[in-house]
Amino acid sequence: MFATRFDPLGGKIPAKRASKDDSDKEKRKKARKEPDVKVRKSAHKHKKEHHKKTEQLKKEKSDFSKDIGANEKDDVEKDESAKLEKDDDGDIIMSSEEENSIERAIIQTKSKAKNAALRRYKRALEMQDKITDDAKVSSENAAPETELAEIRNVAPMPQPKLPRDRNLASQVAKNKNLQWLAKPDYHATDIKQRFDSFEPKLGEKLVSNLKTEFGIEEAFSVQVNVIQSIMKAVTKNRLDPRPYGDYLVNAATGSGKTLAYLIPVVEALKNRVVPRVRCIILAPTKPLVNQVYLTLLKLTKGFDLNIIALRSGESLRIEHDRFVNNHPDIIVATPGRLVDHISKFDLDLSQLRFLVVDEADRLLNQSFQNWCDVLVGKIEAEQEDDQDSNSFYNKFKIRCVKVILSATLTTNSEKLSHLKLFKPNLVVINNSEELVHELYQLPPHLEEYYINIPEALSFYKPLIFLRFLLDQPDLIDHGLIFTKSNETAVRLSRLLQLLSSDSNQKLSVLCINSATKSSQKRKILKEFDINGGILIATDLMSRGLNFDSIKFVVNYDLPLSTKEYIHRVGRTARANKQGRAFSFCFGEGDFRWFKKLVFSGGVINRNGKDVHQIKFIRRDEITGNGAEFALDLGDDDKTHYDSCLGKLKDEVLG
Ligand SMILES: Nc1ncnc2c1ncn2[C@@H]1O[C@H](COP(=O)(O)OP(=O)(O)OP(=O)(O)O)[C@@H](O)[C@H]1O
Repeated sequence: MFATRFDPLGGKIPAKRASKDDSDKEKRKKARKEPDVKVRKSAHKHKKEHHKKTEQLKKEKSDFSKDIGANEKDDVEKDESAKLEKDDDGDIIMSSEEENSIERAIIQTKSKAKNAALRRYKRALEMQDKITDDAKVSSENAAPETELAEIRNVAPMPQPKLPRDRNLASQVAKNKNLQWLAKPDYHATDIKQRFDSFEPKLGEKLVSNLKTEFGIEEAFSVQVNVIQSIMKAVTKNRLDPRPYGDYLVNAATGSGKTLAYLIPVVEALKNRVVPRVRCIILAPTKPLVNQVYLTLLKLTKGFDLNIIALRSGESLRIEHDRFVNNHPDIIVATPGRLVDHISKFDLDLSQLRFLVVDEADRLLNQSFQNWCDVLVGKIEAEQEDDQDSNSFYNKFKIRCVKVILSATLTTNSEKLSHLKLFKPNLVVINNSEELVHELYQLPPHLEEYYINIPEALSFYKPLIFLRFLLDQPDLIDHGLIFTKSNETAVRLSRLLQLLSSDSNQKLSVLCINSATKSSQKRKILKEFDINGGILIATDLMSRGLNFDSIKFVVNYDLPLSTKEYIHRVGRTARANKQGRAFSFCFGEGDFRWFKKLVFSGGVINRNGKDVHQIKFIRRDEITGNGAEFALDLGDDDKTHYDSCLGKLKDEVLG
């Protein structure tokens, strides 16, 4: 109940706030419901204060009433008794003049009293306002507004329930537990096993294809471990529908990772009823897609499996028509092209059983239309669990297993989290069980060398490089030379041709750069593979190029990262063969960078080997101890070099 105001001249008037909005009522109701002790104490205290103030107000009110009555009465009576005479009957006797003056006096007195009353009334109103504003208490337990504000601050207003993001919740849980990254499953690099002795057994046709198409009967370490592990899970999964985990595989360049994932995929998918997309293999570049596609065609010879490569060589529509007519079981694609198809034609991925990401670190570093989120999101949406977690459908539904591979696998959990891995198994093929920040593996039969040449000679870099090659007869054949740019590659190849044209030793120089057309590239690679010579290239060729014939690699210009170093030198010593890698450092700056690249924090696992130095010396300094490269540049050499530079300049300028 609100306190009421009173009319000094009569009856009550409604309180100023009596009609204030209902929210006050609500607040008080809410406060009453609050079981908080603090609130009750405060309400009690406030009640006492309010009671005191109300009492004071009542007193004022009664004083005021008394005052009005008494003053009015006293003043009038006093004046009247002083000025009026009464008759015998007690009636007042007065003249008309007297009557008028008395009337005036009464009016004056009345107005005085009225003014005094109004002043008091005003004071009373002020007090009442104070009480109502401060307290506004109408019932026993009501809390003041300030207290309500405090309560609101500590107890948040109820919010509407947000829709639960199940993916997000499960991802948070997964990210919390990255224990698996710290516990890799290590396997030595020298493990070998015959394909026909695998457990579970591989199909006869597959083993026979490996022999006839690839000429191999024994599996490499990564194949022994990955194939058997996936095959066991697939076989078990036929009886036990519980999903098995994903795989992250870290093995050196040229260790045979391609067959390590292709063999279990083909084995698992070979018996199909209706062709549906059941495997997607992603590779970062078109040449790599081609390479995997061709390997897959050889491996599946005689199988009833349809394979398609999506690699942006033709229009999206034509490629899609081919896709529709082909009914592929396996797609090999670059991520960007696959996302193009998904967004334009909405591929059905509900039956997808394998997603393979080759060269994963490179693909995860590049967003390619946000491929990872788009693809993984689509797979999850199409293979989503039934609401009822125990439902029969959930137990026997198709689940996509992810197989992620690289020689330089990232352990960056933020990047890996985009793949939304499920119970991941980390397989590391490595001779030492040493976990480093990044998982960088070098081939076990690779030897690394560096040559530190004074910066003052950097003008003669091409000439020194040529002399270095010609100085050792086994370095003019099947060598891959990396430069930092297209321009350097083109210039160096032409300059080497000009410089060696007068030499007794003929050097065959080939060049591939980003301007080389695909058909021409294929021709050059074929020639290089068969006839040898040296091939000058950029980092474009640092990944995936697979020629067992490459005997050595030279970093003519140093790479920009350790990762690129691993992939460049990994073009040799492939498939357990021998190989050598040479890095040229011109001056202290280059040498510091080289040390950073190859020794930084023990990032690279080089199978317990060292990086050897080749000393750059003058001919008269030859000691014969250790590796040395002796060179004296005479005036003739310099003149010849200058003339070749002149010819090159003329050719360029036309
Ligand atoms: N079991 C095997 N026996 C002999 N050669 C093999 C075997 N498995 C694979 N190879 C050969 O090894 C070479 C390298 O294989 P692959 O391209 O799969 O290596 P990789 O690990 O994927 O290398 P990178 O990381 O550089 O791409 C290929 O020429 C392949 O034919």
